[in-house]
Amino acid sequence: MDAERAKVAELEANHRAISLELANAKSLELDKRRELVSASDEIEKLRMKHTREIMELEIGVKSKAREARELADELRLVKGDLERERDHVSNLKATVSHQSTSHITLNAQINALQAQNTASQTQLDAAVNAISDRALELEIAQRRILELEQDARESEMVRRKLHNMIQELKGNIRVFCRVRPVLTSDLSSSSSSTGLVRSGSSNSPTPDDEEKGAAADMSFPDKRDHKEIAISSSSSSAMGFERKEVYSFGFDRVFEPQSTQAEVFEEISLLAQSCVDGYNVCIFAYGQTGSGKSFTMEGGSTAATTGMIPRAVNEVFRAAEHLKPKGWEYKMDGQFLEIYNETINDLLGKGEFDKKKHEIKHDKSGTRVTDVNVMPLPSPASVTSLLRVANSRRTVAATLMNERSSRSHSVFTLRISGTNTHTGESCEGSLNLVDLAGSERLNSSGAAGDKERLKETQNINKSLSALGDVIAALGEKGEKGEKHIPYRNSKLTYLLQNSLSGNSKTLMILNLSPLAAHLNESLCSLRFATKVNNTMLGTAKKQVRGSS
Ligand SMILES: Nc1ncnc2c1ncn2[C@@H]1O[C@H](COP(=O)(O)OP(=O)(O)OP(=O)(O)O)[C@@H](O)[C@H]1O
Repeated sequence: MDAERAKVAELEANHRAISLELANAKSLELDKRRELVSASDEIEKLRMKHTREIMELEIGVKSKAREARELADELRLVKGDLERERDHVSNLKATVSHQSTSHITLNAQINALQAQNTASQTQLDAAVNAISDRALELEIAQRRILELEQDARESEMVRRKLHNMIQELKGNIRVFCRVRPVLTSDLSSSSSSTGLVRSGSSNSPTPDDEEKGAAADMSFPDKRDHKEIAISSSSSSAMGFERKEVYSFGFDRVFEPQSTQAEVFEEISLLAQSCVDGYNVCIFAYGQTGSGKSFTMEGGSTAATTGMIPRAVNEVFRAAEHLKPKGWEYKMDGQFLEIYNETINDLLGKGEFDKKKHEIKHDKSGTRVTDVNVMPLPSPASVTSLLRVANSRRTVAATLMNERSSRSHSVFTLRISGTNTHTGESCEGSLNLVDLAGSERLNSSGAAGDKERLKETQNINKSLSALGDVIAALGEKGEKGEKHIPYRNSKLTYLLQNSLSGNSKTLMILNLSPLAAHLNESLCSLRFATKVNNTMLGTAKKQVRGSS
């Protein structure tokens, strides 16, 4: 039993061992199962990862394939470029070889040119030396010319001053004659356009002369002193013979048609200057309508055509400026009047027409016209504006009354009073610049039907003959002593009384038309001017007062 017990015990022990082993085996199996599950999870994960990697690889392969295609395309382009570059390079090589040939040729040419250049440089150096020698000679010659010109100017000044002195001693009224050029407008207007009535004298214009714009036969024989004018006129006698007559006239100066305003002014600049020294100066422009009076006195708008009024005024200002260092101080003022039908019209007034009645007064301080505008003139520019005002008023009047300006006298007066701050002296001068009404012989009978025209004609005739009478009487006075001077016979002579007396300097510029159609008028004007020229006026006197 024991054995059985032992056997049972042993069996039980075996059973326990086996149960233990079984429990262990079960736990082991459980572990293995777990390991199996986790291994299969792991496998699943690996499979998925693998799948993903395969996909990525496929994408990579595709992208590489695209890159490979792009690279192939690029390669193709590069090959094309390369081909072109090769062509280009081969062209360049050809060009380079051509250029190097040219280069060699050019080098040869350069060498030849350099040789030539060296030769030219040598010649140039010689020429430069010669030029600098010539320049030196030229400079010396120019300096000499300047000196001679200066001498000539000074001599000319001396000549003019002497001439002036002779004139003053002779006391003669001076007369210049100026012939205007033939204008293109003359060619288109007929000779009768001026409305002139000619006398039936032997020197009447021939039918040919009556051609539009035909020039008169005028000549200027005195080529040295320019003091003579000759006019030839031909006419047919009753027997049918051609008769040619030559009329010669001499004046202080004759200006030919091509003379410039500057040349005319050169001759009167000393006269203008003398106002500053206290002289009364009177310059008239006389001549028929259209003969160039306004052109001479007022001139055109360009510097070259500027007339005597602006030039004279500038000269007066210049002379006054020149005397400043000697202590002279000047005050200037100006007036511009028009005398139409023996009535004074203030060209510096206001309104369309001057309705005021003006009177001329003479007293110790000089000539005054009542109720007219006297403008202070501090500078030449102020004279320009004065002339502009006067001209615009004349233009208005001309528009309102056809050609009125030709039938009125215009009188510009510049009054100059100076005092010397060093010496206390004072002086009063005046410059009268007069553009006279057209001097053509107007036919009173022709104007008889037109009252206004008849009155104008009579007034122009009256004032121009009054001017002639005053000058003639002044001449007789010079010869015989005391004599009545008929200043009061016209407004013009009365206004200019102080500037027309023997004490003043008077210049008449006779303007002539160059046209054959105006020959008769020109001869009349020349005869009138000759009478004036032969008149002896007294010696001009300065109006200077010492310090009181
Ligand atoms: N020296 C000259 N050079 C060029 N043109 C001139 C000259 N003189 C006059 N003329 C011209 O001739 C024409 C007539 O001249 P202007 O008007 O001066 O004559 P006028 O005698 O004053 O006439 P009016 O009595 O009608 O005023 C104008 O066209 C003017 O420009």
